[in-house]
Amino acid sequence: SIFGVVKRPLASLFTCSRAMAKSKFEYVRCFETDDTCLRNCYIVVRLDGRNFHKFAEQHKFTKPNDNRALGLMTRSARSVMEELEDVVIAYGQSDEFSFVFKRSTTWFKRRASKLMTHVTSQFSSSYVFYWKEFFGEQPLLYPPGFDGRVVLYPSNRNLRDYLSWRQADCHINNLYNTVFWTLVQKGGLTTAQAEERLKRTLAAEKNEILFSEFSINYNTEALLHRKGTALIWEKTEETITKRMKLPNEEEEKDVNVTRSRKRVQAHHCDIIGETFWEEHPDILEDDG
Ligand SMILES: Nc1nc2c(ncn2[C@@H]2O[C@H](COP(=O)(O)OP(=O)(O)OP(=O)(O)O)[C@@H](O)[C@H]2O)c(=O)[nH]1
Ligand SMILES: [Mg+2]
Ligand SMILES: [Mg+2]
Repeated sequence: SIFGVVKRPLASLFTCSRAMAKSKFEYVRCFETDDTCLRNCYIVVRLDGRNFHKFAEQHKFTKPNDNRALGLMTRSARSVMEELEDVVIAYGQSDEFSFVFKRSTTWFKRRASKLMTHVTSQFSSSYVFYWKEFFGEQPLLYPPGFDGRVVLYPSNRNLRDYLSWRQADCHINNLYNTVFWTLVQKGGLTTAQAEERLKRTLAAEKNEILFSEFSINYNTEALLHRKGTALIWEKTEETITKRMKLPNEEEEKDVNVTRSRKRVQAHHCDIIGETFWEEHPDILEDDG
C-alpha cells in the first residue's frame, strides 16, 4: 500500500527483528503533518496569558501595572531562555512574551509544534513554580494557562518590525491605562466616565490630561511599564578567588581567576530605534 504496510499474520505482529521493527499500526505516523519551519527564518514563539483580565482581577493585580506580576512573567521567561536552546532575545509586556530563536537554529529539527509547546509549558510551569517568590503568602487560586503561536520572519527588518510592533503596543496600552486609572483613582471618575473622557483622544491629549490635571509627566513614568522587558544574553566577567598550589611553589596561595560567563540580562529600554541594536550587535545574524 502507499503507507508501506505489509499485511502479515497476527502472530508475526510482535516479533521484532531488525528488519521488521514496525507493527502494522506504524502507518498512523504518516497522518502527522510536517511543521518544519522554513530555513533561514527567525522563529518567534509568542505566548499570552489565557483570560488574564479575570486572572488579574481574582489575584488583585494593582492597576494599571502590577510589578509582582511583571516580575513573575520575566522570571518565567528567564527560565525559558536558560532551559531551552537558541533563544537570542525575548520581549515581554502585560501578559505576553515573545521568544526569538536564532535563524540558524536546528533545535528539535525546527519543528514548530515542538518549539511552541516547549516554550509555553516551560513558561507555564515556571509561572506556578515561582509564584510565591513574587506574591508571597497570597495564594494562586487556580492553574493559569498560556496560548502559544509561531511566526517566521525572513529578514532582520521584519523581525525588528515585529518587536517594534509589540513595544508600540505596550506604549499605546500603557499610556491609555495610565490616564484611565489616574482619572479613576485620582480624579474620582467612574470607569464609565473615564472611558467616555478618553474616547477618540490622541496620544498628545492623553499626555496633556496627565500633565495639566495631575502634574504627571508620562515620560518620567517607570521604564518597565512604558517599554516592557527585553531579555538578552550578555557576557559577564566573573572573578573568583581560588586557593591553589602554583608550580614551583611550596605553599598554596589565593589566586584570582577570571572567567567569562553568559547571563540573561533584562533591559527596559527602547528597542525600536537603532541604539539598542548597535549596542548589542550579536543578537541578530547578518542578512545575507
Ligand atoms: N491590573 C492589571 N491587569 C493586568 C496587568 N497585566 C495584564 N493585565 C490584564 O490582562 C489583560 C491582558 O489582555 P489580553 O491578553 O488582551 O486579554 P485576556 O483577558 O488575557 O484574554 P485572552 O488573552 O484572549 O485569553 C489586560 O487586559 C488586563 O486586564 C497588570 O499589571 N495589572
Ligand atoms: Mg491574554
Ligand atoms: Mg495579552
